[in-house]
Amino acid sequence: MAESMHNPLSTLAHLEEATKPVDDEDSDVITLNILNNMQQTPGVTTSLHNELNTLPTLTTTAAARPTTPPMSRFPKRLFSRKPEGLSLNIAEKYEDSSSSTTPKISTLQPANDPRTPPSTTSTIFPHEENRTVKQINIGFDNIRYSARLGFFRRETKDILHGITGFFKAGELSAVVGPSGAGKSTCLNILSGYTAFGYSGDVMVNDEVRDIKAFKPNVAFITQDTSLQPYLTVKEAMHFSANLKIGTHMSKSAKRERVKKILEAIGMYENRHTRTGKLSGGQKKRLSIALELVNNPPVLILDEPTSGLDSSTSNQCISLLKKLALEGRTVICTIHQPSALTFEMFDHLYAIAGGSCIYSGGTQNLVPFLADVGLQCPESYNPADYLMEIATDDYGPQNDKLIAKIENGRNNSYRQTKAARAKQMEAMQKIDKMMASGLMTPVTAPALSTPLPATHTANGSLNGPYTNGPTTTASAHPYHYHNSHHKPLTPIKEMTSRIGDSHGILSDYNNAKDDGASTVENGCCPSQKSKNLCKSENIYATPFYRQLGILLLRTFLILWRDKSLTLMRFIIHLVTALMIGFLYYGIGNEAVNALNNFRYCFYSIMFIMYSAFSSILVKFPLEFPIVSREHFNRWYSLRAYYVAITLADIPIQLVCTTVYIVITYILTDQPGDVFRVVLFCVIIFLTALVGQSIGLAVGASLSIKLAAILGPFFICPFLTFSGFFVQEKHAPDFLKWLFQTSFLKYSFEGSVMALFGFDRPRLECHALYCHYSRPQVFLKDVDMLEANYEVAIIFLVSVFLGLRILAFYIMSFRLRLFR
Ligand SMILES: Nc1ncnc2c1ncn2[C@@H]1O[C@H](COP(=O)(O)OP(=O)(O)OP(=O)(O)O)[C@@H](O)[C@H]1O
Repeated sequence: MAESMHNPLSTLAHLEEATKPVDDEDSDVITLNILNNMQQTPGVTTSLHNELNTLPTLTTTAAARPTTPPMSRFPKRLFSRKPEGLSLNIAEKYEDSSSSTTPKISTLQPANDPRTPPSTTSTIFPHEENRTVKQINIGFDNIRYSARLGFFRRETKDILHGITGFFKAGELSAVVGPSGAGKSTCLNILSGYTAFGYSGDVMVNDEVRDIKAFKPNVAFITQDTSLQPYLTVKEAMHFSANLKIGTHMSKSAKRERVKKILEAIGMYENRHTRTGKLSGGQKKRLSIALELVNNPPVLILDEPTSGLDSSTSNQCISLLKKLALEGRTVICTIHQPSALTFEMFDHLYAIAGGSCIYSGGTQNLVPFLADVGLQCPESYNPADYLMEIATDDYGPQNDKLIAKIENGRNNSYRQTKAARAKQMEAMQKIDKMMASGLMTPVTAPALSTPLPATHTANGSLNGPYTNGPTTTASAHPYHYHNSHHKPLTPIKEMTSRIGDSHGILSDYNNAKDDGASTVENGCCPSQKSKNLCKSENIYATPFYRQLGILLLRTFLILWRDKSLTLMRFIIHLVTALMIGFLYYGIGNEAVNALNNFRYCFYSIMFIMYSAFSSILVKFPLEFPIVSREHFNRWYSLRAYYVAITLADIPIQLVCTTVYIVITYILTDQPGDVFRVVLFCVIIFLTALVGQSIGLAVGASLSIKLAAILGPFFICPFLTFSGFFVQEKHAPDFLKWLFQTSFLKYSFEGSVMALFGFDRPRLECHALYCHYSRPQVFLKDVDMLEANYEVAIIFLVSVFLGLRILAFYIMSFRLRLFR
């Protein structure tokens, strides 16, 4: 044993030897005992966590016994032989796959084990006695999806080939398959992220999905975990809570909820860390936490474990499992689940080449494969074996699997109640790793959605948690008992009284704190409906509040990331000084009229370009974040759009003012107030138009294309600005283009402000000054007929037109190209 203390693997061997199972069915129990023993052996656990992924429980014996009914493989003794330190009480009700009532899940209560710290996940729901969660089952029937191979090409690529499936509430479902199989496409359609271009039906609780009613209930966490890098974890959570919950909850309740969630996902210690500095796993957990603040009943995640090591993946899947145990529908794609994470999934949906090759419980996979003559080798992770089959490593087998599972229609391999026990063990293993410090402990945060009394469908003033029967709806695994929580009304009772039309009907212990939440998850509890209810207002906060919060967030980010703003200011200051000294004192000199003309042109060009380029990549850079937040109903695109343009205006205003004041004084332009005002107005308007073009171009292009091609969008306007070639000298067929150039109007407006409006004679210090009279100069530069008012009207129109255009381009891009 002394030797084994220094060699973890020999310790494991020693322990395995000492506890050798009578038959392989005992291996589950033995594993738990080994784990318990490991904890008493300091220094061993850290080296062994990788071993957990290949524990004997996770291997298969189907090859030896292909005809064994799936669930009979589970050791009966598992339920009677308790691992040391844990008491196991399996109380399950999980046979009926079509049932939409709250499932009762295994109850696993921690014994008084001093080695188990209270923060570990042996207790998932520390804040509530019990919960009842809105049940949203998602089905899909004969889904086909084809993508066009290019904008101008007619060819299409068939990605999904009429797949069918069903994901139940309370289950953690995995969509697996080789790369390019169509997993993300499938989830995009199920979440509503892809709204067009597919055929077939998506069902929600047995009714064809109404996307508007469904959306408020789903949180879609994309592969891309882009976060605002300059916000701290806590700030990001609070912005999310303020936008997603709004005023339906008091500030203190929101603070408490954020704290609970951060504690639950093991991020409370990192609450003051900027999100840009988080590790990959922490970012994943935070991106899940951000969507949990309003307690969505459906969580769809695209590859939550990609880029994570096995330990962090286990932790992440454990969190998802616990969220599912609360009654949520949790669906995620996963590339190559480790044996341990594989065990935690209730339902496996495998796709290969756009067709379903398996749909059922993880424990039934091996028997399923055996049924089609594919014997999973012992010591093999069944998930790996399935992937190898899917990629034709054993020859073309997929057609056989598709036929057997009827492209997802065959439900006979779904998880049965006994399989749940197996999962509890997998959970225990993860929990033990957390308890031993191998992973940051995570739990499912206990959330709340109070249902106000006024929302009962029968008009009763009594709320569902004040007068309903107090029967416990479900016995829950891992939960702490907390005596001061109100007992819950069972979901059936709830649904009969309120028409099953609520958001999550869970965790009423914060009802007082939370206030009267009516639209959390976008639901309208007063509406009678068999399915999800429709809500007119899909956002939790009104427009002006969204705008306020987004502005605050933008200014906070600008304040933290001062470099860009500072650089803009410095560039304007330095350029102003340079131009000011270059054209020093020319403003009132007749001999320098042409140089003054050039000063006008340079000024509008510089200000327009600076406004254009400073906002050009704003939207492309934020696109992944905006796409996710907008889809998950944090805010409307209108609010975001107004916020980013409003946030930039003060900076542009200050920079433009710095430029104008310095150059105007140094170049000795006329001091008449009205000329100063006219000059400033035209320059500011030019800046706003430049900003609008930047927004429109940025909304249309990717970051790379915007950065490279963006400036070229200005070129036509520049060519026909009247500076290089005057309109009167241009070929007739090109003359009309001058009328479309906003730069021509800006230029004319600025020249008019300095030379127009009957400006008196300019000073002449030479023998002869051709441009002593400003009118002569205006005639020579083809601007005698120019009209300042027309220039203003044109610029305002272009500004408004481009703003509307940019908004619609953004909206179009968010819908079609996400
Ligand atoms: N808009 C599109 N245009 C053309 N092909 C597309 C489009 N969207 C998806 N595809 C193709 O469809 C196939 C499935 O893509 P999808 O992203 O769903 O695969 P996946 O299973 O999620 O892959 P991965 O695991 O690598 O993310 C891929 O071959 C992909 O190239």
